[in-house]
Amino acid sequence: MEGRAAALGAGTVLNALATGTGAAFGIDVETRATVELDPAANGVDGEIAEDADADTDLIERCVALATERWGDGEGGRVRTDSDVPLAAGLKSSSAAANATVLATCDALGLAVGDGGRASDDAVGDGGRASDDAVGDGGRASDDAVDDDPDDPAVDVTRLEACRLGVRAAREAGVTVTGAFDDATASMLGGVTVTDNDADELRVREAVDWDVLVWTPPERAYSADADVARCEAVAPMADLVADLALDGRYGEAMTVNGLAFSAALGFDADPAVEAMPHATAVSLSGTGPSVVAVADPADPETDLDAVADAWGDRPGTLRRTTTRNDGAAVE
Ligand SMILES: Nc1ncnc2c1ncn2[C@@H]1O[C@H](COP(=O)(O)OP(=O)(O)OP(=O)(O)O)[C@@H](O)[C@H]1O
Ligand SMILES: O=C(O)C1=C[C@@H](O)[C@@H](O)[C@H](O)C1
Repeated sequence: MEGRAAALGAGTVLNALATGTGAAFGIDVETRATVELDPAANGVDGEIAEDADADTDLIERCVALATERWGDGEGGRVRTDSDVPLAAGLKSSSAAANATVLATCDALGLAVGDGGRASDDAVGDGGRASDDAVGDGGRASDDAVDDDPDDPAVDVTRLEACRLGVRAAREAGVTVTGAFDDATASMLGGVTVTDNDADELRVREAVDWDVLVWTPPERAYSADADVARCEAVAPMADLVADLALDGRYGEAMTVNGLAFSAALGFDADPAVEAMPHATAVSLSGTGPSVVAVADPADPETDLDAVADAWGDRPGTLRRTTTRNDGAAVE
């Protein structure tokens, strides 16, 4: 009983630590999980390929919760290998949890979602699931954006799998709000806007951007973030949420970056340097990575110029793109 899956890293549009409302977008950086289930095993053993000393509690809980929910409580082994740097603001925990839950479903022989990756058509009304599209008093329902839960060929929808990973993240103590924003961006791709207090998806929309990521050498664990300082910028977070719910993701992201860099004590210089050349730029998650994006249709944008401006800083620069297909069984 072996299963494999991959899930996306993501960048931030709105950090949810101030108000519980968050927004993120999937990028083309993956975490892969391999799960071997053994009905005779006592518990789950986890391994993280890049870091033998990293905490494996999250992925072990993901397997245990998934077999409890959809299997017979099997134990076994889980191994992740990842292009998403751990605790760098690029949603490594969400990617690891999503990949592990899907790999466990695969090992159990369950059909996930639409048999793999949803196309834009499968996730709503031509890309943007708006409140109006479902008319339920202000929230896009899961049905409007998820794989069809009534499809007899689907055993587990990706949103169900995503919510289980968020539960594991809360139990493992690696998140402040549950990070349903990051988890949905990693699982569904595109940009998502969520209510993390209720684990509700408000908007999901495809987005096509070129992406430049600067990751400094230091690490910042979300669980250690100064939540009171984030709550102090709540009025700015409300403004960012309004922009994001209006589909003005770029402006939302840049305002978010300035507010949360200040709240969390990160230098805003990289953002200021990028602004003349980028559609948007922000501190991602609880840092330390900074993500700049460029709309390829906008001739004013130039991520090479941003890379030049950031080039002398310590750490790594990565060029990538947004992804709209999300996580999948492999
Ligand atoms: N590849 C991985 N395999 C297994 N567990 C992982 C992996 N990457 C991250 N984790 C788990 O997630 C924890 C880090 O979570 P944290 O939220 O601090 O980082 P992040 O998700 O990258 O940050 P942010 O939310 O700011 O983007 C690690 O301590 C580990 O338990
Ligand atoms: O741990 C959390 O709850 C979060 C961490 C960061 O990634 C934030 O960007 C996210 O909105 C919420």
